Amino acid sequence: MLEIDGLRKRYGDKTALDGVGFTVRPGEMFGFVGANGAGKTTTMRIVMGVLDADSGEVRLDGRPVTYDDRRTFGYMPEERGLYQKMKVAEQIEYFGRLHGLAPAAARSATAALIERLGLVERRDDAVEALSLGNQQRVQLAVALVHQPAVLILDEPFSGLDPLAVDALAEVLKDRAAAGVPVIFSSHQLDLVEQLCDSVGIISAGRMVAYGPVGELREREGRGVLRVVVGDAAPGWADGLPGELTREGDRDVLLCEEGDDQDILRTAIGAGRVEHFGRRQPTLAEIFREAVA
Ligand SMILES: Nc1ncnc2c1ncn2[C@@H]1O[C@H](COP(=O)(O)OP(=O)(O)OP(=O)(O)O)[C@@H](O)[C@H]1O
Repeated sequence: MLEIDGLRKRYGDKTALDGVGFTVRPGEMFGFVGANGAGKTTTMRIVMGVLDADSGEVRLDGRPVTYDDRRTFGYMPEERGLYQKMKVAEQIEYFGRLHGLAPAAARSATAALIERLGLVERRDDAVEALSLGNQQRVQLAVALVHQPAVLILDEPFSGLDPLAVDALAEVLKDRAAAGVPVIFSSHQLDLVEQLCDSVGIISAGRMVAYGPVGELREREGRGVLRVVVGDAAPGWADGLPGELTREGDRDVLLCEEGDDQDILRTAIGAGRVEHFGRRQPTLAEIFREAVA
């Protein structure tokens, strides 16, 4: 289990992190989201030991994380770091060896990742000759080649085409299913909602919402009330909050505020109530609310 506890970090008089904490269990996929400059990269750098926190602690399985632990982590930094002149397969293999894989193991892990990430035709190209999206795939392969015990990925999906997004999502799901805690940051909230077991929303260096996606959706917003009424007289909703539209031959009222019972009584008085319920907020709606 990876525990991030009370991290604080200042750059000069700028507070980047103001007590950031969360826990990622084995097999859990954690989505780290926040506006630009909120503190995601700073947090991940501290987890990786690239940067020291002013205070707070990172623990693995209950004890402070060490240099040797971190060697078993897979990290995709925000500032991508590949050797531009080195060939794709050679490079992935090289990083596998750096992380302690034997030559044969590095070779077979490289071949498997090249296949999975759609790089077969590029395996003998120098990195500098690749498109940015393909360089990104190589960067991912480098983070994954040694079968990391923990995965920390800074915006791994940015710049990938939809096929590469699917391929990466499958690889991450596999790693999580093998018991690896996976943390990735992203601005693609639909992807985070779809992939992650839990989410942390950071704003100005503080966690403003954190928990399993389903729980956040239940907890963080009442959602929008949707009322569907058939055979209602025109103007029935004039005194009510919200927006009235037509769907086929029915009226649909969407309200974010107002008293549910008043609205229900008015709708029953107006016509045939076919649906009355709240839609749970999406992660994007929770995010906007949380960072507002
Ligand atoms: N080396 C640095 N020197 C001074 N300030 C820094 C430095 N690195 C980051 N900051 C500041 O710390 C804050 C957090 O930055 P960080 O890069 O962690 O945010 P982020 O959530 O990763 O943003 P983005 O989504 O844009 O990548 C920002 O205000 C940033 O300007």
